[in-house]
Amino acid sequence: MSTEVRELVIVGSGPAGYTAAIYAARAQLNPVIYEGSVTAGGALMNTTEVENFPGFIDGIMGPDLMDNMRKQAKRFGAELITDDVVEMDLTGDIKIIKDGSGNTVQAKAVILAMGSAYREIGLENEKRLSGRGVSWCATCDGFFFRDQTIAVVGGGDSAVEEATFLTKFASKVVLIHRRDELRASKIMQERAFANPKLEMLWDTEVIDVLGAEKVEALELRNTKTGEVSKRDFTGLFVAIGHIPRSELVTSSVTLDDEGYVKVEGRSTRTNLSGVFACGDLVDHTYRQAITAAGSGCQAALDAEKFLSH
Ligand SMILES: Cc1cc2nc3c(=O)[nH]c(=O)nc-3n(C[C@H](O)[C@H](O)[C@H](O)COP(=O)(O)OP(=O)(O)OC[C@H]3O[C@@H](n4cnc5c(N)ncnc54)[C@H](O)[C@@H]3O)c2cc1C
Repeated sequence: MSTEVRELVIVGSGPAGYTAAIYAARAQLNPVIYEGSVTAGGALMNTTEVENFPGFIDGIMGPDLMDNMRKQAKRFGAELITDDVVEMDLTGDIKIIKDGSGNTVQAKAVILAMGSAYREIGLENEKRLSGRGVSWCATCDGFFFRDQTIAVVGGGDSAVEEATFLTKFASKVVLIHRRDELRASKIMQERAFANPKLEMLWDTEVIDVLGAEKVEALELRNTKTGEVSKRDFTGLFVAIGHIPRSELVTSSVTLDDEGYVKVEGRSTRTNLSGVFACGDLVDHTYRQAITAAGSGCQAALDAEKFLSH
């Protein structure tokens, strides 16, 4: 077991964490970044091509983009630890961070960049066909479904918003909802129902995703009658919400009703002095690699300012 005192610890290794590490390392803060033991590199490690990250004319594979960010952080001297943070005491002037190997790091400032997880339906084939027709991000992947018939699962504002957005590309979008009314706001529903490319499938749940190499069809069940049917689709967008990974800080950092970390105004400052938060852990709205990276930069600049006083 070792104990060290550092200027800055960053928890999380997606675009937000690595960008914070690049900026902090270049500012001579000698940051330690905990990458996590399972998915170092964050959400983009599970993707294929990223076409919308600026600077890559022909796109870049998600894992390659993250590997570049990782190497860039290392190049400027960030210390990378491929382990999970399992406990944090963030309330005092010196923050105490414990990892899964039993080591403790003490730091004057901490940047939280643990991201959020997309809520899954929970089907085996949903996972298997992820990136091969199953997606959780319309903004990211809608472009790949031009002139296709696709399904969106969900009933809240974001499901309706994603379904409406996808009609720009797809020839038909079927919004599948397990009840007979939507939770989405009235105005959004009115807009959606007026869209000729959008069809509602009420009282229906997806019970399987069919296809050997890519999505070919969905197995559906009527939630009222129990009747099972099959319908052809080449894409499935799952829009049933996100789970911010804020469980380690619930008792100390102020969270909103959905568990996202609250920050002050346009800064990355949390309610605790010396604790900053960025990326999808904070972001309800945009959830993109570039916005996560942007807020990672802000967090490093906010931390640098805090540490220089
Ligand atoms: C399938 C898919 C496709 C996408 N495609 C695109 C796209 O084309 N373009 C785009 O701009 N965006 C895309 N996105 C969205 C983008 O990936 C996210 O917005 C972005 O990764 C968020 O970055 P982040 O750094 O906030 O969090 P994340 O990328 O989620 O990274 C958080 C990291 O923190 C780690 N972590 C969590 N808890 C701990 C802990 N206790 N200790 C240590 N580490 C921890 C996690 O393991 C993870 O590695 C896609 C997302 C998905 C899921």
